[in-house]
Amino acid sequence: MPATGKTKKSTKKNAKEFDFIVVSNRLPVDRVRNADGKDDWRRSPGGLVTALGPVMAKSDGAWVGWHGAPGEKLDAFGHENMKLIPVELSAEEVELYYEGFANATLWPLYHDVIAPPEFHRTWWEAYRTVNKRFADAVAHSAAQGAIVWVQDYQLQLVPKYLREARPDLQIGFFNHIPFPPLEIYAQLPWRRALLEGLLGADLLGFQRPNDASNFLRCVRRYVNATVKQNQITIGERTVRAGAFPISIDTAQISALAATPEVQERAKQIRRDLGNPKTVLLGVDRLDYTKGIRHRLKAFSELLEEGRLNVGDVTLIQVASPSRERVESYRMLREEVEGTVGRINGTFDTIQHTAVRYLHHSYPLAEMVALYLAADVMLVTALRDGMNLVAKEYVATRANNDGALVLSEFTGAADQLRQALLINPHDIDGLKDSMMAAVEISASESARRMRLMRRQILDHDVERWSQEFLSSLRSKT
Ligand SMILES: O=P(O)(O)OC[C@H]1O[C@H](O[C@H]2O[C@H](CO)[C@@H](O)[C@H](O)[C@H]2O)[C@H](O)[C@@H](O)[C@@H]1O
Ligand SMILES: O=c1ccn([C@@H]2O[C@H](COP(=O)(O)OP(=O)(O)O)[C@@H](O)[C@H]2O)c(=O)[nH]1
Repeated sequence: MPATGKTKKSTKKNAKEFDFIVVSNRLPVDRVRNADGKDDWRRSPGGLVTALGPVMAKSDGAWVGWHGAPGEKLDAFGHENMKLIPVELSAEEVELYYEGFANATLWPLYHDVIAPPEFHRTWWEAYRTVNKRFADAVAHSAAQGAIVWVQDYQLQLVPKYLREARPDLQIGFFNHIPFPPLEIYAQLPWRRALLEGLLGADLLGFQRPNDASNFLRCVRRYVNATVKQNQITIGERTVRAGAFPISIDTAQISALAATPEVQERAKQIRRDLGNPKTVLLGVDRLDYTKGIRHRLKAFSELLEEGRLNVGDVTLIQVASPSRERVESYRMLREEVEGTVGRINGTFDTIQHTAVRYLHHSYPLAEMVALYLAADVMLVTALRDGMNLVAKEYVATRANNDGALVLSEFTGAADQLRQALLINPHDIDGLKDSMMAAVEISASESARRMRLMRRQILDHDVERWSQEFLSSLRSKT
């Protein structure tokens, strides 16, 4: 999906029409105001949209979600083969539900409390109100017996509200981020209510087996239900929980990587950098979970120690804008940009830069060109549900070249076992792995890449959605 795309005002859908509905906080496109004051659409940030876009483009269903503009009410519309049903959020709800409860309470709590979570009762109230609204929008559009697939931590109460309104529906839920261990989850004042919200679903999917077992342990502790292996019995109902690691549209990425335009663009990127021997690449939303500071520290020490030299090596760091009104994200931006400034000030020459820092969000074709241009991909997240960037990089390496340095704290590390796996907190270990990646032999890189490519060619996002949905339908 391009950054902007063809959107048509479509006829209003009849109520209760759709047999398949996906519901997520975000729609795949955000409503934005152009420089000339006109309304436009832009691709929404993040991996959830990357993964579900291709699934929904091939399906006949509808996608219910927020369109990114506070206080604007919109009718259902069509966009690139998808039927989108917008849910309205007021400016206050964006602040309390999205920036507050979703991204300053749940996000840090579910990501190993890397930042301290905040607990505010007004945020929780807004979360409940907004979850009810999403559930109502789905209840209004779903056909009798329809399948509804609820996505992610922003909507954990939707399964319960939906089951109360529409017991005829089959409800699945997929959590894109980690589910925390009991000892951390226990901090949440509304821990029981959230679990009960999730248990409105028939099937709960998580990225890693560990996330599923963390969840089951929390249910055992806080809910009056019987838990046996992956099955929870609650009253008359059975709810199942399991791991369904998400993936990418491997064929789409491989096809883009094979186009002459994208390949030429990759060469151009290297030329524009002065043709360094080695290009290192990091691509992340500017989020404290992604370990950008750890990566910069390791890179800067390698330059300082003379193990790497500007002129031979450049690090491209794409840090795409994210949740910019949340305080911890503002602070992170200042810190990262200060660090990049210091590194470049110290090590740049007139001809060469140490870090090419890009605070932008690029369309997919440009992402693929960047992956092709990079000899080494750096994924150093402190905690990440999956990390699709790691899989996308592998998908572009048709020649089996390149090296992936990958944090063991990502979901992707479960599948990409032949990456150079690192603990980002261990800066010396990270530095050694970065050097190993820079110096890797062609035969060693081909051996690793071949095995990783086999994994993601076999396990693409279509297979992920089919496995989840057939498990939901089969009720076993
Ligand atoms: O919607 P935003 O607040 O702008 O955030 C963007 C998305 O970030 C998160 O993505 C996650 O989903 C990816 C695909 O499963 C996964 O690879 C990654 O590890 C997750 O962090 C978030 O979960 C989404 O809801 C957001 O839309
Ligand atoms: O400028 C950018 C930066 C990132 N992405 C995409 O955003 C997604 C990031 O997903 P990931 O799972 O790695 O992390 P998330 O942002 O969801 O936490 C990937 O598909 C990237 O290709 C993009 O399209 N343009």
